[in-house]
Amino acid sequence: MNASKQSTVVIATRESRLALWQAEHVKSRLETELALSVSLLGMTTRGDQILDRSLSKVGGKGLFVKELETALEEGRARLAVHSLKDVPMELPDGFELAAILEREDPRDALVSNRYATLAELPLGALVGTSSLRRVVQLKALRPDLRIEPLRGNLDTRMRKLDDGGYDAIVLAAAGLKRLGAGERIRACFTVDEMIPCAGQGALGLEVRADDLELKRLIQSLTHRPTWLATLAERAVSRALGGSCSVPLAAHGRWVDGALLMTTALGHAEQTERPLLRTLHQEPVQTEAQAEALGQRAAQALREQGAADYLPQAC
Ligand SMILES: NCc1[nH]cc(CCC(=O)O)c1CC(=O)O
Repeated sequence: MNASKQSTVVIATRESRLALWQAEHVKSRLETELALSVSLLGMTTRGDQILDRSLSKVGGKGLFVKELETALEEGRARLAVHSLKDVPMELPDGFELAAILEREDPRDALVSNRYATLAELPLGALVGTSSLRRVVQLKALRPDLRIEPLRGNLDTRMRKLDDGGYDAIVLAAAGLKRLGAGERIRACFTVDEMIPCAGQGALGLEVRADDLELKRLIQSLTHRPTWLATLAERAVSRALGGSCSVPLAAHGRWVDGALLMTTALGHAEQTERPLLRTLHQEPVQTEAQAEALGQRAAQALREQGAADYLPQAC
């Protein structure tokens, strides 16, 4: 046994029920598959504190990871567990995603106390979601819907639905299932009706880039098909300067050994503008091929006029 197996590996985690479930899940895999000793360090991030404004307006995905990275930097923890979709496309210098676990259900789910499907929602029904990606795709499916912001962790969002504030809300199926709330799902959108965001349903394990020992230990947890698919998805977002203020969907799935990539890009302000869509299918075996596939999708979006859809800075 080497030194790191004898010392305890500390996982820094947010304290929402979902984050704690994910951290516990990784803890038990590290214990059973790698015989590591693991403990959790719970922390509150800026993203957890700011609940009254849309994330796209207050700084985006980085809000949920910065405090965890500080804990890694200061040596208070060695590992941070993230929903991959909340991880910014570019990590700050000195940090790396050292493992990507097998993706669970990547779909978005409709949750409602009154209606079983999107089609059942009456004309002009009120749907809650703060995700621009979900807003633009909902509008494409049902232009009549009224869509209102809905923030907070999954429990908070379901409580706001139960309090009668909405006819239905849209949440990630993976999150609901992890919380043991899978029975609240009335219907899942297919990944073609509502294309998921890059990384949805997958977990990413972040470490300090110089922690070679832990990187080597945990790399065996990576599920290669998920790793390649999410690499391609994140490449689309990166190529377009992706952030929370861009309603971009990018999803890769494996079909007969080839990676089938679909994307959709909506306009952040003018939601009546048509969605731009791409579909590419290619045999992918290497990281470089996965990234190239993502870049090809981004290029195809640009050729359809993506520049007019993106915020001015991009
Ligand atoms: N943005 C918040 C968030 N981050 C990860 C999940 C769910 C789990 C996942 O998609 O991996 C959710 C909830 C949601 O989007 O409804």
